[in-house]
Amino acid sequence: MGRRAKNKQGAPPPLREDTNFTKSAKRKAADIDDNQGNVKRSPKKHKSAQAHENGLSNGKEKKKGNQGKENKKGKGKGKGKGKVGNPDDSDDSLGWEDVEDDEDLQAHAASLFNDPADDEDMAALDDEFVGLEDDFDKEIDAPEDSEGSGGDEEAAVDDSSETKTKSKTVRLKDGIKENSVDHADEEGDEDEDENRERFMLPTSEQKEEEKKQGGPDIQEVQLRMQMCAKVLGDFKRYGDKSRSEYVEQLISDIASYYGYNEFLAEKLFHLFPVDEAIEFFEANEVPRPVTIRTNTLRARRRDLAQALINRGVNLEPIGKWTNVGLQVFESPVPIGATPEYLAGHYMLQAASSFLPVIALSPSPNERVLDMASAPGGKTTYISALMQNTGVVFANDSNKARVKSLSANIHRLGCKNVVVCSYDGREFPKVIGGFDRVLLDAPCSGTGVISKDSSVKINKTERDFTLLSHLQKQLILCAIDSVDPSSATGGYVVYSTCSVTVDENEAVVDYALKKRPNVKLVDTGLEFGREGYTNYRGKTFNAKLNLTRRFYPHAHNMDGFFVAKFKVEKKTKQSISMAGKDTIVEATNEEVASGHMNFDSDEDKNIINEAKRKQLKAKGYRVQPRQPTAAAAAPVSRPFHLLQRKADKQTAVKPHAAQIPKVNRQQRLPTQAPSG
Ligand SMILES: C[S@@+](CC[C@H](N)C(=O)[O-])C[C@H]1O[C@@H](n2cnc3c(N)ncnc32)[C@H](O)[C@@H]1O
Repeated sequence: MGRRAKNKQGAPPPLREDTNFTKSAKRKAADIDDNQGNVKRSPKKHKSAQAHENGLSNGKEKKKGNQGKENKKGKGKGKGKGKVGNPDDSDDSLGWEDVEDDEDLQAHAASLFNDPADDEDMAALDDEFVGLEDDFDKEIDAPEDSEGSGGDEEAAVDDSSETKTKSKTVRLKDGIKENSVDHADEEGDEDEDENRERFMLPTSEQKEEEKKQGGPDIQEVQLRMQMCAKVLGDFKRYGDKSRSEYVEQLISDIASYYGYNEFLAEKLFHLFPVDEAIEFFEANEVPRPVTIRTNTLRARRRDLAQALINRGVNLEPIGKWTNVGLQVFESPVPIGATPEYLAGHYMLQAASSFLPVIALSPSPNERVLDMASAPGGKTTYISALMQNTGVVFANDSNKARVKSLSANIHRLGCKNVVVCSYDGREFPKVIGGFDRVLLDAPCSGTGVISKDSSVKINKTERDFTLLSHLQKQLILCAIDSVDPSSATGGYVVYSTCSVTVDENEAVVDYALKKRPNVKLVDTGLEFGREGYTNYRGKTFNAKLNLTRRFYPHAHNMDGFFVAKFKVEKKTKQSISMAGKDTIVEATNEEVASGHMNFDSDEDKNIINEAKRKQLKAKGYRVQPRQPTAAAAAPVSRPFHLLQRKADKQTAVKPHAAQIPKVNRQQRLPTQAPSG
């Protein structure tokens, strides 16, 4: 094997569209309470305890793959010690561990797929692979290895054996014949039919039994998932129960297999067609490529690449869509502590995190607001694109995170940045009139599960309600902070590292409704999928197709969403459609309880009220308020306050035609009658 290939870490798939992750036979376990009283399995425990339970050795577990077949051609990188740290971007830092030593790297490299360009090496690797495959077979019934389960190296080997896992046979239970799981498609229809005929959804008694035994057998679950997916893929032909029963079973199995709570598994499952959903869940088990962004304030990409190559770093440009990104395959030195890093020549930054800034496209000498900016991956990129001119207000409400933001700004030599720490909802009161605003909103992180797997079990429905509400408030403030008369800009970019519709399309759609003076424009991003215009019975603004979605399984980058708005001057029409004071602010109690209403009836009243106020302010005569259901409802307010409110409401410019004629005798006495 050539030296380069030997030292080269399994290259992650190139950052291009439509990278196919095929389903792998990965097993998960470890008991985790999913907050709903159910016990789920997580990958860690599975690798030790579950393997033991099933009489499988760690060796076998180690060799289980979790990436697509493509990885054999030099793709894929395990969560191994040969990973590079990301001290810059704590959001993006999880899973970016430092390379510890050469030995680890070599062990790691030996276990991974090597340079596809080198045929000789590939052939040698294939041989090695066959050997591993034999070992795998032997280890199936071997006793559990006492060490090393769940370690980083284990994960590294994980990836290397992907192709092997793909071709493994899985022993099906209860006398069903051995079936090559991943080659099922290649076998004749007859075989498939035979298996499908025998596939039965578990009865409720069987499910009860499974629960009693601490969850279903993992191979059973795996098989069931495949079968459910196939039945759902051609339901007319294979379905013999209702579609929803198969869907329900599949979601439940996905949740236990990949270690999600059922609520989140279902939420994510519905984003995709069945087969693709499984690819998505599978891709969340695989770390994304390690990428860095050249800080053009301090270095040129070519010089930086050369300097790092001289240190033994194996890297390549990410792709044509970025001229500052580099993908790091392997590094003998911690990539977060090289002299170049310390001198601010680059930022460790996930590729997806470049996208909102590319969409924002700031120009020199502009005024830009980065509303939720810590730890500064995007701020420092904005600053660099502005060539240290103009001004970037880098805001974040979290004071602790502002420290790392400041540190990054200093290290990268950004001199045009003002750091501040306000709740984003205080803008534009704090300061407004920006040429561009980036709102990289706080979100659930469902796009970065491969970095933070805690998301799998710690997100509940209430979290999504609260987040979506906060995002809606922030986006209106972001829009209102833009100067619509900006000569060079007038744009807002909204992004999240989440893939849920509540946090993306629903937020953008809300902003379009509330601010008729903004419209969606092309993000300028060369790839990514169109945002939803319809989703599960909800219809969004047709222009939502201009927004972009990015997925781990499709683009080999973190799940991300990007929308770009152009803010235009308010016209009379837009003012009358929605006044500035139509922001629906949740009370603290509402936020705390999670019961916030964004129902359109309520919004309609607020909009009507705003219209009235605006017309009145312009001296127009306005019709008296129509009593609404809300107004008619009893209010538990002290009488004197009600009185005052009523006074206020009727304190309009008197106009003869509006003042009802009141018979003096009908008026209540203001003083007790004397005598
Ligand atoms: C997705 S992270 C931002 C990452 C950052 N843009 C970057 O590229 O490094 C979201 C940030 O929003 C901040 N945040 C949460 N609520 C906020 C609020 N109400 N106002 C401003 N910032 C907020 C969090 O502290 C967090 O740093």
